[in-house]
Amino acid sequence: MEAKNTLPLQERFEHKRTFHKALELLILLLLLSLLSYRLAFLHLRGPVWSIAFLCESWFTFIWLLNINAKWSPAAYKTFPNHLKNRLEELPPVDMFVTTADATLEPPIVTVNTVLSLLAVDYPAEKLACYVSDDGCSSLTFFALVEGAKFAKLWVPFCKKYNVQVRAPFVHLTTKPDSSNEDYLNDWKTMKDEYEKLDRKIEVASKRSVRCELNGEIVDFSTYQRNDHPSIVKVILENRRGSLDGIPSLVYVAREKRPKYPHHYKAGAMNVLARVSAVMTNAPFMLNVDCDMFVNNAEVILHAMCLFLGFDDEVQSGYVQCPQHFYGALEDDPFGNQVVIIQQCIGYGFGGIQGPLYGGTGCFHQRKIIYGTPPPSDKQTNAMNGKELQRKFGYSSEMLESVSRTISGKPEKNASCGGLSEAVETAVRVADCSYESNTSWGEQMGWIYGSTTEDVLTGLRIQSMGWKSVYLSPDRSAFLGNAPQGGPASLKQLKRWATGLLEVLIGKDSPLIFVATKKLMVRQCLAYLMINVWALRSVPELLYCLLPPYCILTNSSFLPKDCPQTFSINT
Ligand SMILES: O=c1ccn([C@@H]2O[C@H](COP(=O)(O)OP(=O)(O)O[C@H]3O[C@H](CO)[C@@H](O)[C@H](O)[C@H]3O)[C@@H](O)[C@H]2O)c(=O)[nH]1
Ligand SMILES: [Mn+2]
Repeated sequence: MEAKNTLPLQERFEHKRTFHKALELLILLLLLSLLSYRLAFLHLRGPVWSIAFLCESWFTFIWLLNINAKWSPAAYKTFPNHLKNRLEELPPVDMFVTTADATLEPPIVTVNTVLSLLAVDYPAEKLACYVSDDGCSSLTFFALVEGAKFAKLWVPFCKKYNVQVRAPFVHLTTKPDSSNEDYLNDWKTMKDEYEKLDRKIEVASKRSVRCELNGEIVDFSTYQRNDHPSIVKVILENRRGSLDGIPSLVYVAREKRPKYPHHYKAGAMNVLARVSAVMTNAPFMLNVDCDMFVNNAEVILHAMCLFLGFDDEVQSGYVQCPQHFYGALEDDPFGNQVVIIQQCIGYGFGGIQGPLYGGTGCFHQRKIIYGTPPPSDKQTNAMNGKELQRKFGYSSEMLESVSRTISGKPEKNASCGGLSEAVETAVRVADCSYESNTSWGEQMGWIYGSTTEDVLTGLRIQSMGWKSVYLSPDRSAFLGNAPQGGPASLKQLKRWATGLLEVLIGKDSPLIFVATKKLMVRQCLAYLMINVWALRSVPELLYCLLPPYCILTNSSFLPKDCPQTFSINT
């Protein structure tokens, strides 16, 4: 993957931060002075003093982690224009969208995300979009089938007028500021068609939905959300460019049975990895949550600048875009725009071993998801048929596809025919028993065992020695939907904090990986800062309780009355 004799595709920027570094060290010095002062009087003061000392020691430790994480931020500038005359060299990309609940995640939102993906600036015959529906909802399926019909108008419209935000609900709700008559007429037609689509989905949501696809009546009415066989439906098929600029679109509802654990989103992602392996088997994968649309139509070109633009492949194990949100509340009162994490910590990680995998807006190399170590790793990973089967499961089509991916052979659809011919195999690899006694979710794929499966999965990849890159083009790559209200935000934050703690104390902890694998020491410390998030609540709460406690008991935990105490006691 070298970029020889070509224009550069990326350029690294390191921020000096001299002033900030000096300030951070000064604060550290002050914290250490405070601690030594406390320590000097520890034997003279009561338990309140000791508790304050313990809390402040913890805060100093967190501050050290903070300094480490932010010390040497790095970012990359990407040059997608330099790829535009190399379009035929560009690798295929499989795009994954996950949705789980048609009530909480309205299908029109998912459809907008899918449309924004189908319309990106990238050769359409190299793209396929797979939607995983963990809700097994006939409404979501219906919405996608109708959305696909709209895509045949929408995608050419976006490309003709070089529309920047290709989620229709964004582009069609702001009155266009243009004097181009053709554009204004087409815009009006698109708006009418989109409103029809929206209404159709709205009407369908009030009745049980049966849907027609390629002459076949598709009916989910006998299925229950958590008890149904695998469903794989090819909604659009770009057979050698036959669709004229529109990528393929596949609907997937993996098999669910009450007796089998489904591993939430990580389980859904592993099914998508397998289904796409036997259908299109692109060497790169992009995954987005259903409520996160493409905001920068060149995003895949930007990502390719980072995958193809380094001489050393190890630099870009995965490419993560920061999570940005739309419709934010003013001043972000609940902190769910996660601004600090994105802007300070994200770039900080970027200067060490690379950003965390954030679960959405991320590009992966398929072979790395399959557990392939970096090229510099002497350990060979040639596996015989038996080992392959033990690791990846029994499907021979799957194993053939995995072998091609791991050996780096030119990608070719695992199904030599079209997507439709591969549906039967795809259904099998989406069965809930497929993973039994395999390595899925353990040593490869999306890793099970934490509600923040993303962090766990990224950590495993970095522990093999891969680095990752932050992709932050001037125009945000994706825009998502953050919870608006207090309770929803609290629920999300609690889930993240719990998940991160699970990672810390689990068998794939950064503390273990730093000692036994190739996770860098500074990267481990950076992970620690995130992973101890839930634990921070204890000293923070205790410290907050100290002032009221001191007022009630007429004591003090502040150093200012120490000289007095000192003189009384000496
Ligand atoms: O059983 C499940 C549960 C969730 N999802 C999907 O997973 C995504 C994220 O779930 P959500 O409930 O929206 O979680 P958030 O907290 O908003 O998501 C953030 O945090 C998650 C855990 O760290 C990451 O996986 C996400 O990518 C990241 O956006 C959504 O598309 C869901 O549809 C599934 O497919 N199956
Ligand atoms: Mn979400």
